[in-house]
Amino acid sequence: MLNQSIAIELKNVSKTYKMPKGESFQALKPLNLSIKSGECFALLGHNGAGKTTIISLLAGVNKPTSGDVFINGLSVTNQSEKTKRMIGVVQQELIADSFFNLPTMLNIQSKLSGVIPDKHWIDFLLDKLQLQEHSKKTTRELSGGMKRRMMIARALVHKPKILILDEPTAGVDIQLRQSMWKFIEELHLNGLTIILTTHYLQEAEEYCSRIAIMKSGEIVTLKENKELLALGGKHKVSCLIEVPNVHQWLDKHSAYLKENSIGFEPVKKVSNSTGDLKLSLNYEKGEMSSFISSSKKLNEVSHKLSLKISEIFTESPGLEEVYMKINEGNLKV
Ligand SMILES: Nc1ncnc2c1ncn2[C@@H]1O[C@H](COP(=O)(O)OP(=O)(O)OP(=O)(O)O)[C@@H](O)[C@H]1O
Repeated sequence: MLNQSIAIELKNVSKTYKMPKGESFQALKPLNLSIKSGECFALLGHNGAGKTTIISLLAGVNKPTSGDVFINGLSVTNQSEKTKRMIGVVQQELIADSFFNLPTMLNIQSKLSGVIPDKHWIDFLLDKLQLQEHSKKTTRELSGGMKRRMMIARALVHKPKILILDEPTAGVDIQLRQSMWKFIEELHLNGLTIILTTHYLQEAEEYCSRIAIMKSGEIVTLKENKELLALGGKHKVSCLIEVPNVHQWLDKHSAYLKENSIGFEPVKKVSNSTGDLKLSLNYEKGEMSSFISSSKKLNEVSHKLSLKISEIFTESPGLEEVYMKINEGNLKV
């Protein structure tokens, strides 16, 4: 990450929409944000948090109410023709209503984006996005998942340095989603800067190095991926045990469990659940010796208390857990 230039910069940017009846709504509170060239950056947040508003400002589709957005140092407000050529945007709405087939549409899009159509690049995009076999169809005749992939091809046709993906995989089946990400990752490794909004949090967890979480028009958390995941707590080895009366049993034994740093939690009985209580012990991720010693200790304690273990498993905090905690205000960041 040394000597990386800034690809995107928002300086004191806010956005207030004027409503039809004259009232106004502040969708984005004043915000400063820098994204480096070559980063894969995620913008997460519930519906209406303001993610698409940020994207529309980057794309020059909307104007900020205050401040300015810079793409590779150029102002989107004053030099939008140039900044538009530097970015490719995959919008959330499926826009694919032309009567042209895919190669023709991509040819036209190239010219609209100010470049000479590159047949090899267009073929490459169609191949990589598994659209070649549908190239005779007009864009109207594509399925929802095909339209999404077509929108990625369209956003990349002028070889931009920055790709903005607003929920790019909504409606795409799991197999194609994986191959789409494989291709996007390939482009990223070749230096493409990526801004992603998604409701599939695993995508952000897997591919993005920094993650921002938005709430009501504000970024409430902005951290490195690893740092954010660490907020979810430690990795645990856990077991389910059967006891005749959980609360009575805990009255008697909870002090001993605490002394041994063992977490405990009654388990809600569901039809195929075989335990009444969950016992857990932390371990350091990636350290086998720590995992073994925690598993051993859990076994020893169970043996000492004559407990019958019905199931043993590991638990890893994921981005989804951290995200939910932050949104519910249960995690101070
Ligand atoms: N053109 C507009 N006029 C008025 N209000 C708008 C307009 N566009 C968006 N909004 C409002 O701004 C807020 C932020 O919307 P935005 O589309 O940025 O959210 P989002 O985080 O992208 O949501 P989602 O996950 O549902 O796509 C919402 O309350 C929305 O209703």
